Amino acid sequence: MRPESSSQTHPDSWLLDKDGFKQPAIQVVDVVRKYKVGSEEVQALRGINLTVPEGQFVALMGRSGSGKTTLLNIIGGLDRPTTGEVFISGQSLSNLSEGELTKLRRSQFGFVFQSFALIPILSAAENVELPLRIAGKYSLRERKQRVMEALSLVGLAKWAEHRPYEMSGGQQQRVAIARALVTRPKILIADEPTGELDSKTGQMVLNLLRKVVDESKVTLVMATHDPAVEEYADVLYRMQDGQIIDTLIKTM
Ligand SMILES: Nc1ncnc2c1ncn2[C@@H]1O[C@H](COP(=O)(O)OP(=O)(O)OP(=O)(O)O)[C@@H](O)[C@H]1O
Repeated sequence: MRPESSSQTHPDSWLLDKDGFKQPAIQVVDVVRKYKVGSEEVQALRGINLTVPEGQFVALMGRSGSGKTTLLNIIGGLDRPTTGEVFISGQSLSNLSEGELTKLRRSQFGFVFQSFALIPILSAAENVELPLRIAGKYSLRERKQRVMEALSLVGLAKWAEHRPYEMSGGQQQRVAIARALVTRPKILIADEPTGELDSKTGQMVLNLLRKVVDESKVTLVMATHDPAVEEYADVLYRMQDGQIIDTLIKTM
């Protein structure tokens, strides 16, 4: 299945909004990813198809090794499929050069990882500011404004000058979420964002991500082992051995 033009009818009626068909934020078509390990071949993804409308919270669940991270990396343009295609807002990633892919990644994606990946010698505000500095197109005033906006969104405006080691795990992950959102991406990719948090703090982070999706209309794709996500996600895909074996759609 390919993304259709807006004049065509989409077969999946749950993808329609009140104005009719909308280009999905993400479309994954027949994606296969094989890795060569010595003389052996590992098939990490065996023909994945999924469509994610804008502004949805999608969770990929499944055992370790089921292919969640591989799929996230391919959706986020960090890796390329062996065969198959990924479309972001209707644009195929396979036609893009490495440079174009990097540009698209920086402008349209935000990434959140299990390990927070904050720079310890930088304050919360400086960590959040980093993607704006890398983009190189924002004035100092705009950077400061966006950083405070992102930190306020995650409830940490008062912690702007603190270093990561002065913060709890949950607070550090919230800083990482602010950093991922500061460029106002269309798509947020989160790989096990609650994996290093206790269950109560994990739920706070899930709650925050739900709020972010509802308020900023970002599309969120998250890989997780955390069963608590069922309460927060719109769509759950269960993965096993590189395939989607079950889809649960919770909202229309
Ligand atoms: N770079 C790589 N080289 C070789 N094999 C890989 C590579 N990356 C992933 N794999 C293999 O692909 C399969 C899927 O791995 P992947 O990391 O996507 O699973 P996962 O569901 O995210 O697991 P986890 O929950 O442990 O992160 C596994 O068998 C893994 O060993």
